[in-house]
Amino acid sequence: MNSGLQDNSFRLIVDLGNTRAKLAVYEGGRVVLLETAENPDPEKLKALLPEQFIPSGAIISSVAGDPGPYMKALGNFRWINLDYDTPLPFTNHYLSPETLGRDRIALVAGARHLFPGSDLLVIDMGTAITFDFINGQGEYKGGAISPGLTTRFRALHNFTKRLPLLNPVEINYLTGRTTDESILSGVINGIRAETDGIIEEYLHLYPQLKIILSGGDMFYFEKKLKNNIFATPNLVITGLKQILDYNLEK
Ligand SMILES: Nc1ncnc2c1ncn2[C@@H]1O[C@H](COP(=O)(O)OP(=O)(O)O)[C@@H](O)[C@H]1O
Ligand SMILES: CC(C)(COP(=O)(O)O)[C@@H](O)C(=O)NCCC(=O)O
Repeated sequence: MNSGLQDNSFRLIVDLGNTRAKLAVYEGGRVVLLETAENPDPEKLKALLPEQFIPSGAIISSVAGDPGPYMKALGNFRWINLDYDTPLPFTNHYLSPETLGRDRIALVAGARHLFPGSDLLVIDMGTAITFDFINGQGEYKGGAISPGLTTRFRALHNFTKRLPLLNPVEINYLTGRTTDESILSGVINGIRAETDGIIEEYLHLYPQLKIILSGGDMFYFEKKLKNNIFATPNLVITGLKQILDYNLEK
């Protein structure tokens, strides 16, 4: 990558999630750099960018801390700090738009870019699991928020006296024969059954629905769900790029 000069084709995308930050550089329509870091401070995030890099546009979305210090550390670029009043390539019917997660806004923009004109259910498996529905007319309606995989393991450990803290692993059993297996079955099969169940209910209402799965924990579930899904791990990044382009081209 040309790192020393301003080049109009480079755009910077930053997603601050509750567990991980993701930083991407696009050259035209292509991702040329993608980095992730667990809860980085602004300087650690800046270290992931090439020296003297100046993109022609940049966007940041945070559902964690204040994005201000991150924008300042990364550089004095032409920033969009994604907020509830940022112009979007879809209409937002959420009844509390001010509190809607910025990552959910991006997920919906990304999904609509991939499948324009379709009814869409977006499932993001991160710290929380979010379900987001947008219809084929581009009207975002809302969805659901549920505890994520790691959050469930932590909750069982933190709110009981005897349950150990487990890490996720792939399992292929229903009946746990030990404490560890019982926790793994409850959490992993529980998320699978919950996700299948929610998908079935949406499919009943919207038979042409397309289902898109994303997020750091999608790999545990992408091959286990009953229905056909489109899996893409970094849909927030895709959506932020769409929102950035939409605003720069206006
Ligand atoms: N290198 C990693 N560091 C931390 N979590 C990871 C990593 N790889 C996968 N994960 C999983 O991804 C989840 C976080 O997913 P992500 O979509 O990044 O969430 P968020 O957007 O909430 O930060 C974690 O709960 C963890 O299970
Ligand atoms: C639901 C979330 C915590 C998901 O965050 P994530 O798991 O991606 O880090 C985030 O989108 C959020 O803080 N939402 C605010 C509430 C809402 O969307 O209505």
